[in-house]
Amino acid sequence: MRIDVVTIFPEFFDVLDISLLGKARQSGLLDVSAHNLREYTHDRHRTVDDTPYGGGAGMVMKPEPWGEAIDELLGDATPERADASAPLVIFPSPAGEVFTQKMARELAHREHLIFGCGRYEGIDQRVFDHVATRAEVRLVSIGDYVLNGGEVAVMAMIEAIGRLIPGVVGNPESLVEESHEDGLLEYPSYTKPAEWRGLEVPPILLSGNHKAIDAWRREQQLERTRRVRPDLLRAETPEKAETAEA
Ligand SMILES: Nc1cc(-c2ccc3ccn(Cc4ccc(CN5CCCC5)cc4)c3c2)n[nH]1
Repeated sequence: MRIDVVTIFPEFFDVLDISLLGKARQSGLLDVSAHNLREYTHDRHRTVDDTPYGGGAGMVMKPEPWGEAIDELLGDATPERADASAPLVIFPSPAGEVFTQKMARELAHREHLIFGCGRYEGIDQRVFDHVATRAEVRLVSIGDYVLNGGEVAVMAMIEAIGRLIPGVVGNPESLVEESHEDGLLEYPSYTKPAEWRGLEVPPILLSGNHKAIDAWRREQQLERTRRVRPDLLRAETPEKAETAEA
């Protein structure tokens, strides 16, 4: 998968050279490049923002630099050739659809993602409207709180998507049994020692009875999800809610 990120803080993404994603990049599974939006300005001050039409606090990002940056990254992509290799352009936004594990799984199959990191009070709307005539565009929120820009959101999405790409995470098994993979929260985990500061590991986990252990873990997931995230049980698959009520 190729990932391009447009930002006024390209050095922000240097951290991707370390950790899990660092290895994936070396192995060629994941190719992440950060591009400085200011490289697409032509004035002496490399201006990327200006005051908002209609007034209001703060500054808005100018459309021209964004247009040139995304033109370069889209190359000759056109909607007519929309297939798995077609680039998807994602702009983090507080007004976007919420990023979920389901979306991460879907995006892990795409061949080319382009992320546009806004700053200030956001990007001129015409950028989204124009790019949408050339490629699929999505505004995506990582949660109901306001960040100072898109970079942290893009970092979170790259990690959530990147770890789902086959070969990136050492033990693919670990991707199946994690929170939100089955729409429920994860069960509690334990490791040695069997007793720590007077706290014991649930005996079932030491029993070796894997059928009983799986049942116990499923019940723990349902109980934790009912308690912490009842909204997940009202989600799309009725059978989940059914087992939750059982
Ligand atoms: N999940 C999530 C994503 C983000 C996010 C993503 C991109 C940008 C780019 C700039 N900002 C800061 C920022 C500050 C103020 C407003 C609200 N203003 C009110 C009137 C016009 C706008 C919006 C945006 C971002 C924030 N935050 N949270």
